[in-house]
Amino acid sequence: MGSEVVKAVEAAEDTELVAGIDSADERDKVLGADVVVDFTHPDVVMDNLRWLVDHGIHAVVGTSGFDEGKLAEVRGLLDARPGPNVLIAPNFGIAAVLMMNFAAKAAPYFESAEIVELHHPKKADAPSGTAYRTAELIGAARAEAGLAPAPDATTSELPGARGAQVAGVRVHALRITGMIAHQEVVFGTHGETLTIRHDSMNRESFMPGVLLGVRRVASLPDRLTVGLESLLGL
Ligand SMILES: NC(=O)C1=CN([C@@H]2O[C@H](COP(=O)(O)OP(=O)(O)OC[C@H]3O[C@@H](n4cnc5c(N)ncnc54)[C@H](OP(=O)(O)O)[C@@H]3O)[C@@H](O)[C@H]2O)C=CC1
Ligand SMILES: O=C(O)C1=N[C@H](C(=O)O)C[C@H](O)C1
Repeated sequence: MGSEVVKAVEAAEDTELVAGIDSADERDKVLGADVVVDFTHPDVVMDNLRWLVDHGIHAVVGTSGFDEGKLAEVRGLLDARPGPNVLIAPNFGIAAVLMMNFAAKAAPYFESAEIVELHHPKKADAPSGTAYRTAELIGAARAEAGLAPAPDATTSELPGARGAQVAGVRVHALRITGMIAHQEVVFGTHGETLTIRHDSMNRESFMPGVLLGVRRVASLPDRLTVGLESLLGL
């Protein structure tokens, strides 16, 4: 993702690349940049963010693994240092953002909802940040609609067979050679099912969303913005 961002920033007419860095590089190389884009690893992203906020640099973050606990930590960092904004997007694909939005809209109408995410086998985290966020959105929509837990008669189960539970929604993670990033949200009610599927065919697909974030992060109304939805008017 880092290499794609470098290409996209260099190709765009209104952005200029200051530096692209890997784990072995000094962070000081990015000093002077207005915005830093972080696609690294869930284990190191908080440390990078702490450094960026301390140095007053706006951050656009694609790295996955942001649960409520980590987001609260980011809010704490921002409260302690006026100035920079942080945009964290579980998925920069515009179609992926729409898929999450459509899933949240559909959720109140279905008794059952489960998520299947499919990724390349080099992915470090499971479930994906996108699946996690989709489950949270569906869970919140179900709760607001007063839905009961989805029916499930399972009494005997190999651990993991029914996936992980996020906000009461089952999430199943597949790691398949040849795939990039894909997700199906499967809804069901009596006599009808609805499947919403999103596919990222390549890593370039995330770049329009990343550039949108880079252009807008400094002027966002909140210090911390989660998701691209508000930037897309959703
Ligand atoms: N939000 C979105 O739309 C998307 C999010 N992602 C997420 O982005 C993250 C990265 O994915 P991907 O690019 O595939 O992963 P890769 O493993 O291919 O790349 C990670 C990069 O981060 C670098 N890195 C690791 N630690 C640091 C550090 N402390 N400082 C600077 N650089 C560091 C690595 O450098 P080195 O090579 O030296 O180890 C490597 O270049 C994942 O969490 C993934 O889930 C991915 C795609 C889309
Ligand atoms: O690691 C990936 O590849 C991706 N990670 C993000 C996630 O965890 O949701 C976004 C996209 O699915 C690609």
